[in-house]
Amino acid sequence: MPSKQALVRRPGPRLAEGLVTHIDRRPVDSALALRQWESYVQVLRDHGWHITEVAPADDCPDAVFVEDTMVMFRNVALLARPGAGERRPEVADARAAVEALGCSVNEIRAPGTLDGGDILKVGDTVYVGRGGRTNAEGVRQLRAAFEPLGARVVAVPVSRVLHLKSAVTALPDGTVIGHPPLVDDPAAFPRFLPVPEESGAHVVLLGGGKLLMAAGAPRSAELFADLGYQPVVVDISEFEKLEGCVTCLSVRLRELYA
Ligand SMILES: NC(=O)NCCC[C@H](N)C(=O)O
Repeated sequence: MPSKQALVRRPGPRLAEGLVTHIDRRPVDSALALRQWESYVQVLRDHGWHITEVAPADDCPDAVFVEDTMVMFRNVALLARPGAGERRPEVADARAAVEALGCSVNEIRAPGTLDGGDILKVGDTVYVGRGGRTNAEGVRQLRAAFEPLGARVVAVPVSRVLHLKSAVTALPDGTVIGHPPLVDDPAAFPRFLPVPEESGAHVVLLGGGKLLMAAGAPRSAELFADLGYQPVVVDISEFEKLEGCVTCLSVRLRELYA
C-alpha cells in the first residue's frame, strides 16, 4: 500500500528576505504566512498524510520551500544541490529527516546543481527542468541515480518561470497541466491540458481524486471539478510573493517501505 508521509518545514523569521527571480519583490506578511502554512499542513493531515517537520533553518529565508531539497523515487531520496548557493545549507537537516524515515539516500555532487522543484514525476517518467537552477551535470547525475531503478529521465527546457513545477504539474491520470504562456514546450508532454491561470498549473495529489491547489485559480479549479476531481483550496498568497506554490511547501513520500 502506498505511504502517505510528508515532510514540511515551518517558515522562519527571515522569510520575507526569500529570493525572487522572475517577479517584482512585494512585502511579505510573516504572521499571515505562518497561518497559511499551518492551514496547508492541516489540509495534508486532514487527508491522511503523516507529517514530519524538518528541523527549522532559521538563517535560510527560503527553507519553507522544502521540496527543493530533494527528489524522491521509490524509497530513494536524492538530495539536491540547490542552484542558488545561499539555499545549500537547507539540505543537511532534510537529509537527517529522510534518513530517520528509513529512506536510502544519494546526493547531487558539485559541479552538479538541481532543485527538487525542477522535477515532475508522472509514473516512471521523471521530467527535469533545465533552467536557472538545474544544470546539465545535475540532470546527468539524476539519470545515473534513478534510471537503474526504472525511471526514464526526460529533460525539458524551463526559461519563463523559476522551476519546472512552477510551469507544469500533473493530474492523477498523468495529464500534464500548465498555463501556456509560461510553458516552454507543451509538446514535450504526451498529454497536455492548458489551464487558464498561472497557479492553476500547480496541484498536489492528496489521494482519492482530491487536488490541493491555490485559492488564486478558481477557473482552473472549476475545470478540474468538471473532469471529476475534487479541488481542495488553500490561500498561499504570502508564499506566491516569493515564487512559491503549493507543491514546494512539502515533499510527499509515497513509496516508503513500512
Ligand atoms: N519548488 C519551488 O517552486 N520552490 C520555490 C522556491 C522559491 C524561492 N524563493 C527560491 O527562489 O528559491
